[in-house]
Amino acid sequence: MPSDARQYSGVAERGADGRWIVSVNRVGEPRAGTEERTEDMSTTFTDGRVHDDVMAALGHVMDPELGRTIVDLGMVSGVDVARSASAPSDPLQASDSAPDPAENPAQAPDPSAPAWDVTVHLELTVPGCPLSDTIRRRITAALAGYPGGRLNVTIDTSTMSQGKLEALVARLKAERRANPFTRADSKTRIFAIASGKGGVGKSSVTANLAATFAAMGYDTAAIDADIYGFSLPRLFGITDRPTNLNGMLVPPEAWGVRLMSIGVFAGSDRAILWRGPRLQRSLEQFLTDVWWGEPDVLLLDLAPGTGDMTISVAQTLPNAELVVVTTPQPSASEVAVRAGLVALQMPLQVDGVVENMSYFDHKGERLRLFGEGGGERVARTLTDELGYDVPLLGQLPLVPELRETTEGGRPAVLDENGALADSDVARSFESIARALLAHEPGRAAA
Ligand SMILES: Nc1ncnc2c1ncn2[C@@H]1O[C@H](COP(=O)(O)OP(=O)(O)OP(=O)(O)O)[C@@H](O)[C@H]1O
Repeated sequence: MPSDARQYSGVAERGADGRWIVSVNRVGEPRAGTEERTEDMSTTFTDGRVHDDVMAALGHVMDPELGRTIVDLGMVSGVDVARSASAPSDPLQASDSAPDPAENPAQAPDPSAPAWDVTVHLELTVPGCPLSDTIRRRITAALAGYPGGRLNVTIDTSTMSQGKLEALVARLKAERRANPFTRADSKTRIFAIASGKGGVGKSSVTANLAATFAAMGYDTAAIDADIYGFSLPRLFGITDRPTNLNGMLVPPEAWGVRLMSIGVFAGSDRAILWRGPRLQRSLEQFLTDVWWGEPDVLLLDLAPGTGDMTISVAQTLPNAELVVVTTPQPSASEVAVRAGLVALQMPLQVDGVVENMSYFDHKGERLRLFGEGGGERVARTLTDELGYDVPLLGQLPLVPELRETTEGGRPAVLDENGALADSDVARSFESIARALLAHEPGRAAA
């Protein structure tokens, strides 16, 4: 191996997304447009600098439940850094089969680079936190590829003291104020999924649409506002209860969607006979007693019809946008129009109509088992009555897999890895999701 093969100079900076940006030049062969630096990295990276770099990297590690960084939440109580006694500084350890650093500088093992023993003192908010493995993995990933040398990372895990936890929850509650979604600066798009009657697939559409947004990379939350006929926990395969952080509930998450439903509480199988103010209070509690962070998208699965819950939503979340689900036959589309017309009395905008079970694909032939035209009819009537364009956003096929997979705890639009499946139904949902995001909110009020 040529003796100069591993003489590189480098500049390492933390990018805005938390990843390392490393510019490396081979000494004596500067590339056009890059500055040649010959400093010895082992002296540039001191204990203090490594400590600061590690803290900066941890400042990008998100707590999976609270959606804040672990540094911001006070979960990193300290970082110890020391030169490792076992630093592999012998260049002879390098072999010819080692990757060429010039080809991939960020992953280049530099045998002359020092190693550092780094201990991250991590304090979990609750003992035995089920997500501690995820946090540990995120920490390890954030510290991988450090340009100043090899980091031997140990994560020392303990639980936050009661006093510190109380102070944290008090801080989060104060920040969250009453209803985080009505703040003028809220970036969350709220889509309330409505239908005129039961059984048209409103909950299936909500679950699959939420999973689609999450798979597209949007921070997604969902509320089962169908208090009497909740079904989202089953459709997401959620059996976990919310985490109770000193009276603040952290919703369980599945398939990238944070979900709140009466169904995630014990004793939820008992009949609920709430009406009026009590019902509205339940929605308010879902919004104010739950830590949602700041999702990009919040979906609400409304009860069928034009009942109390729709009124509650309109009062509690005046910036919600309505999506009406119908099937093609007149018996469904007529009542679906009524569900959309609540927007005449409430400050709700109707974004569009989704027609479900539109056709069954039989060997390439589209069989219209439930007739046709329902979605178009609802969209046209709502456009006429509301005085603004209410488009037909999509027509979804009748697919047995949608029932089987979704009822089995995985939204049918996802493959086993949680990515969008390569299927017509997934593509239809993606197109509906894109159309909703492209739709400008606030038009109804104009
Ligand atoms: N496109 C579809 N293809 C096949 N099955 C579907 C489709 N959409 C919904 N289903 C099935 O139809 C049934 C009713 O769907 P879902 O529960 O989503 O309707 P809903 O309108 O929310 O009803 P409710 O308000 O009464 O809960 C479920 O078994 C569901 O799996």
